[in-house]
Amino acid sequence: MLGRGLQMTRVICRLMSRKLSAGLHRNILKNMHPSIDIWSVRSSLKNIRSVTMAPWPFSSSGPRDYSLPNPSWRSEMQRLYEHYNSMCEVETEGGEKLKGPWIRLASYNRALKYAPGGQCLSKFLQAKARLFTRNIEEQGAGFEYVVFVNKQEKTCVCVFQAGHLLEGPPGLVHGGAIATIMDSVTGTHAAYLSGPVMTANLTINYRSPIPLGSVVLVHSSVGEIDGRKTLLSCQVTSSDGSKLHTEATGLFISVSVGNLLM
Ligand SMILES: CCCCCCCCCC(=O)SCCNC(=O)CCNC(=O)[C@H](O)C(C)(C)COP(=O)(O)OP(=O)(O)OC[C@H]1O[C@@H](n2cnc3c(N)ncnc32)[C@H](O)[C@@H]1OP(=O)(O)O
Repeated sequence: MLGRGLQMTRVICRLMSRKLSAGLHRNILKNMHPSIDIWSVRSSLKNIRSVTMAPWPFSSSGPRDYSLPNPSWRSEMQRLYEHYNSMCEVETEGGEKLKGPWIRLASYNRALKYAPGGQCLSKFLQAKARLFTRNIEEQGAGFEYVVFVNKQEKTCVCVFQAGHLLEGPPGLVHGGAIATIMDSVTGTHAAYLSGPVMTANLTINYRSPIPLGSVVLVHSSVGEIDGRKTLLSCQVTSSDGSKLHTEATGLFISVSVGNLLM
């Protein structure tokens, strides 16, 4: 039993040292495999620094991608998706890559699945834990969103449709849900730029309410990257950009994978 646990530990360390995933924590491992010594996994990963991870290896193949269109999407959401998708990097039939400035980031319901090795691992390491923004199965009820990154400008935009389960004041989106999507978009952007990160600070100003069910844009751009610190600014605007709903700054600190297992 001890031998199997040790072997498993080594496999996990090997997989994770190649392709790592933010949000993996010890409960995922503990729930499924009591034979795994999580502390030895953690100490093995402690010294793996995030600098080896940039840009984040967002995989384009694998499990269900929640950022693809579904029937709950309003026409405005679909239109904006197609607008940004049309400017994304594409591969021709001949295998030639035509470079567009944008790429669409896949989105899964477990952070573990972001790493190619993690997709296989997630089948093995079953757990009830789910990514907060992707844990409502009913399409359109919660967070419907898709994130695009502009590789040239190092900016990021998210098309976000707020479902009926995100209500705060009557008919309006809950401030916590707005904070969640801003944290997720800037966190994803920071991870794309800097590898595994944790949010250290998120400062939000709510300027005008967001109607429930509406489609808005969440923009993220780089303020400064200084060592382990990635400072981003973020604005939520109406889909035509004319109205500012919310603005924020987020500070993200690069962490070793061992820290994510705390
Ligand atoms: C790909 C998957 C997609 C999913 C995206 C979802 C994104 C969601 C992201 C999250 O929500 S993460 C969860 C919420 N965040 C936390 O729970 C973080 C809790 N805090 C911590 O774990 C630690 O405080 C932290 C890792 C952020 C920093 O601790 P460390 O011990 O690694 O760093 P340290 O305290 O030594 O600080 C490093 C530098 O950052 C600075 N710093 C740290 N925290 C700060 C802060 N809050 N404000 C300003 N500066 C800060 C600090 O001053 C220092 O600057 P200098 O290097 O210049 O001295």
